Amino acid sequence: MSPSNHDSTASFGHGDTSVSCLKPENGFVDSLSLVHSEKAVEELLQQTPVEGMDEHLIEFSEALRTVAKALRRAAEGKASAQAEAAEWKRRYELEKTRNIQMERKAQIAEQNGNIDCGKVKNSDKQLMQQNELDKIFDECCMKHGICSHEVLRDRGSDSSSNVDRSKMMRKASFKLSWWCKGENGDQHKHDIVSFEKGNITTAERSSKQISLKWESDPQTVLILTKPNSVSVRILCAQMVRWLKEKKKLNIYVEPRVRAELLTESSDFNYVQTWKDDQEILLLHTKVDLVITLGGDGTVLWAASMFKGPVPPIVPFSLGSLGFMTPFHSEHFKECLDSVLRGPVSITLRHRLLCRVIRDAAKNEYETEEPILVLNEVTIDRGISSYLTNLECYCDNSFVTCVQGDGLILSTTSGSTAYSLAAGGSMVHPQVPGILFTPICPHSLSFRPLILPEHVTLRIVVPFNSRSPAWASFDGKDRKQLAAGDALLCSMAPCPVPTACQVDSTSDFLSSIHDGLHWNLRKTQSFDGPWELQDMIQI
Ligand SMILES: NC(=O)c1ccc[n+]([C@@H]2O[C@H](COP(=O)([O-])OP(=O)(O)OC[C@H]3O[C@@H](n4cnc5c(N)ncnc54)[C@H](O)[C@@H]3O)[C@@H](O)[C@H]2O)c1
Ligand SMILES: Nc1ncnc2c1ncn2[C@@H]1O[C@H](COP(=O)(O)OP(=O)(O)OP(=O)(O)O)[C@@H](O)[C@H]1O
Repeated sequence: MSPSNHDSTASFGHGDTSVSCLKPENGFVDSLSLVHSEKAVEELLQQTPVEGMDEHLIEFSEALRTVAKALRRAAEGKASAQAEAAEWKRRYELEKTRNIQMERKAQIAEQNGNIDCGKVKNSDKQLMQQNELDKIFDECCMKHGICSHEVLRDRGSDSSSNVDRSKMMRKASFKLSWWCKGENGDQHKHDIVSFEKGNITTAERSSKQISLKWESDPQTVLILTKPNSVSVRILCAQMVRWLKEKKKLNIYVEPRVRAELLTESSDFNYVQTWKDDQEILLLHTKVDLVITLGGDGTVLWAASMFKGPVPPIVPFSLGSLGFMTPFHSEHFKECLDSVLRGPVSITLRHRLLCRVIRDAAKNEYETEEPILVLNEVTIDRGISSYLTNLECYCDNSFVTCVQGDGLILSTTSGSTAYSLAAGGSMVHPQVPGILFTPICPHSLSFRPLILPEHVTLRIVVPFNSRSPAWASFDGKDRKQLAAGDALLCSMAPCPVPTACQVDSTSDFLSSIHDGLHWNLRKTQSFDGPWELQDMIQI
């Protein structure tokens, strides 16, 4: 997204593009009643015999159509400007945080000289002032580029917990490094193209294997489990006991799971949980590692709990397919031992940020909460038997009009899910891109697309659509999209790090071989017909 692009679209935000300002008493109507009037006029036109048709009526109908088109363009412009504004706000916040960190770095250098991360480990943390610790960890982040440091006070108020409340809990820090063919790189290189002396060459491979190395020991794990499964329940109890007794970790589970564990034994009262959604929003600041026990759906569930940064997830397979669940539950102790020790290979799974923009919204503040998806957002015809009619734009360029059962906008992680069933390609999850896959298009030439990660897609239900469309997010939360409504979709800033059994590529290939039996065919036998020249050589 270039600044010039921003300038041009942001101007929509200053101009009053609101549909609702056009009042009926001023000779205008709002967009919805306008569509209705247009439909009414069309119906009237169809009912009226051609010879008796009033020319004024036709002119009036044409005028209405023109106004409807203009209104739609204005609504689309508004949606696009809102998306741009959100993106610039995000950048501004990032910049602000960076500046604050720089200031703190300067202050600490002045006050304490050069403090190293190692000193934090060895110092007496209880004596250290909290703000001083904050500064040191910020300093550490600045030094190492990509690492996760957060100093926490345990603000939990769960009276049933045995954890010493006065003890300060510190989120474990880790460092990510990129390596390719055994070669280690400390920083993620953003420049993938070099144009030295006028020659364009690829300087860095963009998709390298990512390795996570703990800089301090993980202290807190969150275990998320598939509901209503006896085997999952038994495994969860075993795992909780082992993590507490052998690894001395703090353990969080969902309220449902805590109740289940306590029914089994009151010994489990050290297990912590949360009371409301507000506490869920703070989980990422407390949890070092997330463990999922279930299938791919449980990984989707885990990702959906984190609206911002996501701690590394270790997914254990207790489902039927398991594309994103490479760890086997029988060996959970060895697996967790190795992950807690590190280093561990990571797949950074991209998510899509989806925003529904209602045509009926009276102003730009009236937007709905954005939704993050790890697999895909689907826009389909719901229970309607009519074709969906969806106008699709990519960064303001018209892409196409989907006429069929619907459209899937998928991440590369989701490429092996619904998108695959709709004819989309399978894509390595580390490839940054957005899959654009139609569902049962009523056109022979409509092939799926893969678009680059930096684009913003806008899917609009046009005013002439015969029925509303329905959006669903990772197969959940269905939302109706009425005529004039739009769905904006772009790559989200916070990816989902999942631990690998071997590495990103081996795990992906294993999952398509074992899960889908991809290209499984009996090998042709040696005996049988031969090419003539081969026969002569023999
Ligand atoms: N026709 C279809 O293939 C179809 C239809 C609806 C939903 N889905 C998928 O189901 C997902 C929701 O999963 P759920 O477990 O909550 O619902 P679910 O219980 O209905 O399971 C759907 C199936 O999709 C598999 N799956 C999920 N994510 C996957 C991925 N990234 N790669 C390969 N397979 C994957 C699951 O393992 C499961 O077998 C949606 O995001 C969508 O991708 C697929
Ligand atoms: N902790 C949870 N709380 C509520 N719902 C959950 C939770 N974990 C998983 N689910 C939901 O339960 C459903 C089934 O989960 P999951 O896909 O993990 O199991 P599965 O269907 O047995 O696995 P598979 O699809 O591989 O056969 C999914 O729709 C998922 O969203």
